[in-house]
Amino acid sequence: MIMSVPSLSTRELTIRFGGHVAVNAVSCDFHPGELTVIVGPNGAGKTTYFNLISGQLTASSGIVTKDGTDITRLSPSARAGQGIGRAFQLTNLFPQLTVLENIRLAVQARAGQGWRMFRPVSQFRGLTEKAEHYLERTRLTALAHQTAANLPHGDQRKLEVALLMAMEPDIYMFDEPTAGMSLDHAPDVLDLIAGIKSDPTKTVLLVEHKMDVVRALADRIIVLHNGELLADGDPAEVMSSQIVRDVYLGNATEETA
Ligand SMILES: Nc1ncnc2c1ncn2[C@@H]1O[C@H](COP(=O)(O)OP(=O)(O)OP(=O)(O)O)[C@@H](O)[C@H]1O
Repeated sequence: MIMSVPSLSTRELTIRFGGHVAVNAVSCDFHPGELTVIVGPNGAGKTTYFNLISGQLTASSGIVTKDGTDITRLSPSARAGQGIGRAFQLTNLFPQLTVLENIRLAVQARAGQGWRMFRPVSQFRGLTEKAEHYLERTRLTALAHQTAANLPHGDQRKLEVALLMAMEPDIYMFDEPTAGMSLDHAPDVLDLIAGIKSDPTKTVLLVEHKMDVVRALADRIIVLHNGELLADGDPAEVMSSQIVRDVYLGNATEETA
């Protein structure tokens, strides 16, 4: 099989907080058309690894590349401009604006027009049409004119996915996308992510604890433990491997002691 060029790579990616190495020399390639789930026990370094990729944290050493270009030292917004899109719980929303207005602003930002509210009517129409497209794709049309702050939590999470889609990133990053969500809302968000993953040009990274979500979506699983890459591969093989079982049962350190 010919592997495509990685859309995203980390090489020996490391960050230290004082004496603590939270992510330790993690090298990994991610490819378009592939959804990788990052799992590991609490404190394993999953969120820190995400922060190093999206730019909220800067590596102590090692590099991050996007389509072969070194982005290790870029700011989060510069990385977003390079096509790295990360869903943040609520922080991307303008709570006092409607669902449609929120999506239109994301479309506008993507169109390179900045976060400006007032545009000539002709441009405005095109942007609105695009925004309506993402409303439909995320099945939020009925809520278009509701204020974001008044939406139930599950619909706010769908809106975050809509905002991310409107930015048209190449790399989608989700950190526990169904956390805190009721059982009737979770499938909607998982369907949206499955829809994104079916696009062969998109690379999806997901941090997830829930095994049913992992099983439903993962093409590949990587396991972090104590900041290190412990396993990487086919979901069924990785999850049935002894080393991963040991980590999840919490005996890995006892066994090596
Ligand atoms: N800004 C920081 N300063 C100091 N230590 C930090 C910082 N951020 C993370 N850490 C430490 O790095 C380690 C990895 O944390 P991280 O949040 O990445 O783990 P995680 O795998 O996402 O865990 P969880 O599943 O609980 O969210 C932890 O020991 C954490 O305390």
